[in-house]
Amino acid sequence: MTVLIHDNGESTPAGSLYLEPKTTTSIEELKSAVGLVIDACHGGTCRVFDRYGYEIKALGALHDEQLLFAVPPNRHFVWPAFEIGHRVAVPGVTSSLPGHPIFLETLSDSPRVFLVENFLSAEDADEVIETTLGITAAGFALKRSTTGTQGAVVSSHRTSENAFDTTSPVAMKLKRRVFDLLGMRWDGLQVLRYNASKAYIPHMDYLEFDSNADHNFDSASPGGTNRFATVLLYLTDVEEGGETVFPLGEPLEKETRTTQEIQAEARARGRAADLTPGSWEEEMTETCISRLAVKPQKGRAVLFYSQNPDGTPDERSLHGACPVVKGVKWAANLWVWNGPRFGHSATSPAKEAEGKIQAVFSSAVEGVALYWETTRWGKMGPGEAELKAMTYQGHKWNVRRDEGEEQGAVLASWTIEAEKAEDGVIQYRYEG
Ligand SMILES: O=C(O)CCC(=O)C(=O)O
Ligand SMILES: [Fe+2]
Repeated sequence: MTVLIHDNGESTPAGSLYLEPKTTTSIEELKSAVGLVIDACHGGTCRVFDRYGYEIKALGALHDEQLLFAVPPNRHFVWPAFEIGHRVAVPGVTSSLPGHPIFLETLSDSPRVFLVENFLSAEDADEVIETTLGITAAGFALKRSTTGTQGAVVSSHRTSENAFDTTSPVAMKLKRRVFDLLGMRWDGLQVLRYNASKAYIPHMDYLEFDSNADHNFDSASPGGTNRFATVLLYLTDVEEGGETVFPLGEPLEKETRTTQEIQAEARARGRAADLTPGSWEEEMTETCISRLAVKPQKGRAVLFYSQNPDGTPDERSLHGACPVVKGVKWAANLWVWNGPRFGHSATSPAKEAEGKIQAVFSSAVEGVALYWETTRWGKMGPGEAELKAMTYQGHKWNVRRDEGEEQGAVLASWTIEAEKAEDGVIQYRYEG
């Protein structure tokens, strides 16, 4: 039997494996074999998923020509885009309409954007709005939206209102469903209202690395977490405007109009009528009708990723909310993180921040690799670039043999000691 091995989130295989039923007898052997195809899975460290996001737990479930997706340790399964218009019924996630599955339809592969159909029923959408209007607690009730991580800042670049629904049964149900769709953790359900002309300037949901000293937002580093994906639920239809726009995404129908034609169409549709001339909202209207834009439709959702599968920020995930022209737009945001928002393992964020250190690793010896605990970090040797990582007091890094019979054997271990850092940087060199 032959299986095709894909890197996490990739639409084309990195290689294939022939599995001999007699010799490949355990999942561990499958994982080791995957490690031969995918560098980041060296030594069998990756989990293996099918194309629907289910982890392969038994070899009996495999079939010939099956696509397998290798997910490195500390990373999450990312839906592959395949091609624009590709539709997949998501198994195992409850939809709003019994008998009608949730469909993911690929809108763009970079940025990685999917339309989610049948995500919530009209009743669910109405209930979220009703519940939101009834929230009175300070800090949760509907009020002008803010931006930033260092305390809330009212910004002229985000003119909607929002509320947080952290407790209602319908919010819990929808959060669980998003969790099922992605298999991860979430922020609260942020409910948004955009009245006429209200909008949100194009931005990234990913938070800046240095936006808050108490948290490691570098999601590609050990223990670092940040917003990973966003599922935006549309709670109402909007007559005109209010699209979620991805300025770096290709529109589904290739744009052939000239700038003048686009501007004329914007005027004809009343797009900029209520907007201040020269404002960012007015400037945005052109992007809204010429780039990848998802029209709000009650019961639908849009899923997009803010991180690449390796945890680095995807700068192409830039998006915004187009000014509402006619009607009121209600939507709800779920920001999903790649790991806990507040702290991780047993240590508090404040404690973590104290020991936050940049480490630089190198080796005078060939044929070795650096590991964080059991996570492969990269190859080291005289001909290789230094490896850098944001790490913390007490983290353990290992040098392992990377070839030959003793592959995987630990040759040296370093435990990060904050007092050895100079200006926040520690150098480690393996001399053999
Ligand atoms: O309302 C929208 O379409 C987008 C909202 C958004 O990007 C956000 O709240 O982060
Ligand atoms: Fe956003």
